[in-house]
Amino acid sequence: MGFPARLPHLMGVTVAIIGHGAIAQYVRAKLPALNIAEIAEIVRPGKEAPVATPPRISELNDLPSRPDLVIDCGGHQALALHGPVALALGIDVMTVSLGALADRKIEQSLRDAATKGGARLRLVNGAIGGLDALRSAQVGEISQVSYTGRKPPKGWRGSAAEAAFDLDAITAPVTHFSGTARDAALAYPKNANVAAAVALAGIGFDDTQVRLIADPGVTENIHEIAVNGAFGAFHFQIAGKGLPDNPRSSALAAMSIVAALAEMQKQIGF
Ligand SMILES: NC(=O)C1=CN([C@@H]2O[C@H](COP(=O)(O)OP(=O)(O)OC[C@H]3O[C@@H](n4cnc5c(N)ncnc54)[C@H](OP(=O)(O)O)[C@@H]3O)[C@@H](O)[C@H]2O)C=CC1
Ligand SMILES: O=C([O-])CC(=O)C(=O)O
Repeated sequence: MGFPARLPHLMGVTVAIIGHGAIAQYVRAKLPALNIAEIAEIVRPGKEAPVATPPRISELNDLPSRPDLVIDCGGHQALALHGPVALALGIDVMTVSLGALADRKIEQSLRDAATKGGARLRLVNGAIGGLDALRSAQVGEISQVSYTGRKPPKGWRGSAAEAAFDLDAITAPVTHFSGTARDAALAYPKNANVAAAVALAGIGFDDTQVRLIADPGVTENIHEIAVNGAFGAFHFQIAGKGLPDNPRSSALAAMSIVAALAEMQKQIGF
């Protein structure tokens, strides 16, 4: 595919964003302040609008020019579909859909495409913090990493929890998942990306233990990490407010994309 030539650092940074949901809209609203232009919105087939500003397209082949970055705010399926195409074209991809990497086929196809295109998949921290300490701790021996995700019942709508429990009828905390980060990420594509972030920063998808809880006693999305190892021990907890348009997703997840964009802009070459 050939793109019209551009002079990126004279013209400002350009991105294409996958999705039009709660996270994508938050990120979009912050682009002007960062002097970043969105050259296309990537939507599902059937929702294209080629003359909109920016144009809405469903295939990267229809990009009007080459963006500096594709930002995935669309979820696992969107990353699996568009991520390898962008990377193979040499375009970096920033994603919040970390749980998609629990699927070995998706992970491999992203790796292969990144190698082919010489591009990079950039994982944002998402709705959690403390990952810097976990990455450092991982250099020594780690004996245990556990992650607990606790949300009000409405935060689990549209997830596997809804199929197993009547979320409206819960009067006490219900643990609806207990197992590995890999199984959590695969079973809860919209709710266990934090489990994946913890796994990737620490001891991996198969050794990180996860509990997911619907709790009528909380109003925020509470994420806890507990780690023990050669370094000592740490416990991290965050109570994140949900985005107004989607209580499942914490505002911090969207903020982490904006923070990563600001960080990239500080670096030479973006
Ligand atoms: N790392 C983290 O901490 C977190 C990660 N996430 C991840 O971010 C994702 C987005 O969250 P959020 O914005 O709140 O979700 P929303 O449901 O509000 O929005 C999702 C958007 O993605 C679009 N979309 C889905 N699939 C595709 C596709 N194949 N091609 C193009 N667009 C697509 C949807 O379009 P349509 O309306 O047409 O379906 C919708 O606009 C979540 O699914 C989750 O995987 C979320 C929270 C935290
Ligand atoms: O936004 C959150 O609180 C966490 C979330 O949905 C996820 O881990 O996928």
